[in-house]
Amino acid sequence: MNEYQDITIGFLGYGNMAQAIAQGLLYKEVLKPEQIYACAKNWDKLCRNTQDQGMHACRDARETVSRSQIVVIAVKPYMVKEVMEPVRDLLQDKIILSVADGYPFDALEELLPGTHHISSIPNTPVAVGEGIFICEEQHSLTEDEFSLLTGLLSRISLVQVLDSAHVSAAGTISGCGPAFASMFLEALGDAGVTHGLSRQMAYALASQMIAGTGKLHLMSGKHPGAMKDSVCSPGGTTIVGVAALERGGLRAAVLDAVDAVECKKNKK
Ligand SMILES: NC(=O)C1=CN([C@@H]2O[C@H](COP(=O)(O)OP(=O)(O)OC[C@H]3O[C@@H](n4cnc5c(N)ncnc54)[C@H](O)[C@@H]3O)[C@@H](O)[C@H]2O)C=CC1
Ligand SMILES: O=C(O)[C@@H]1CCC=N1
Repeated sequence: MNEYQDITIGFLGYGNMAQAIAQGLLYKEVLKPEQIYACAKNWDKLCRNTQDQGMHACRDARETVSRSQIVVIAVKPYMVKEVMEPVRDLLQDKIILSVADGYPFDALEELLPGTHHISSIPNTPVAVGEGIFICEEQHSLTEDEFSLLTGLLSRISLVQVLDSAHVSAAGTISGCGPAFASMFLEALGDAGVTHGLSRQMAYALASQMIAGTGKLHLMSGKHPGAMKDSVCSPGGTTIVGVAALERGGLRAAVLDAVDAVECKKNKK
């Protein structure tokens, strides 16, 4: 028996992040399409993104909330207030999961006092069951609601519960990280093409390399520096590339990227 067979989940906003979560839940066979509801701004696009796969398109947020036990706030942060205020009276028995970056417990509590909510930052690899959900430790779910929700999310992601002070930085590394990693992937693709590989082949090799390197670290616990060293033979070829990346400022660029994101978040 599937422990989630009676659950319904509703997405308020059905863009990149909501679709990634829904895709992951379907791909991992955690939910069936008919357990998933969504609303969005563009009706035709919403229908294409939901109904073709058997999910339910809802006309508005009120319909979505009414039909769902778990309500996912998946609009842009500046839209959260506008979307949530009209459904406040429907939220009493719901499990509310916010994925809006920069909408921590305190902000949501002010907007939806007395409701059962938790703030999180997911990332797009949830679509293939390899994501991360950074969840804020401070929440207002009951113990049972928390364990139901985190159990569900853990089927498509690593669920990392963190104190409020560390959610932002963790969310930047895991939530923004796929954009940064994709740039590295794209650059390796360009490099492969420069040297005569087909783009498809270069991307396939680079992707598997990135996934495998991540897994190697996760499984061995080896220091990244030691992992790098184990590829660089003295007087060999890799070290020449490593030196070029150092001259190009790769590490400084990564540090600056995370600083830039955190700086922008703190200005809000
Ligand atoms: N894309 C990502 O990798 C991540 C996104 N997030 C968060 O997820 C949230 C959504 O981001 P994305 O999916 O990337 O944005 P998106 O722009 O792809 O999707 C936003 C969705 O909101 C809908 N929407 C706009 N106004 C609406 C309204 N009045 N009622 C109902 N739906 C409405 C749009 O139609 C669209 O489906 C944001 O708060 C973001 O901070 C968090 C972590 C990662
Ligand atoms: O760029 C954004 O606003 C969202 C938040 C985390 C990842 N993407």
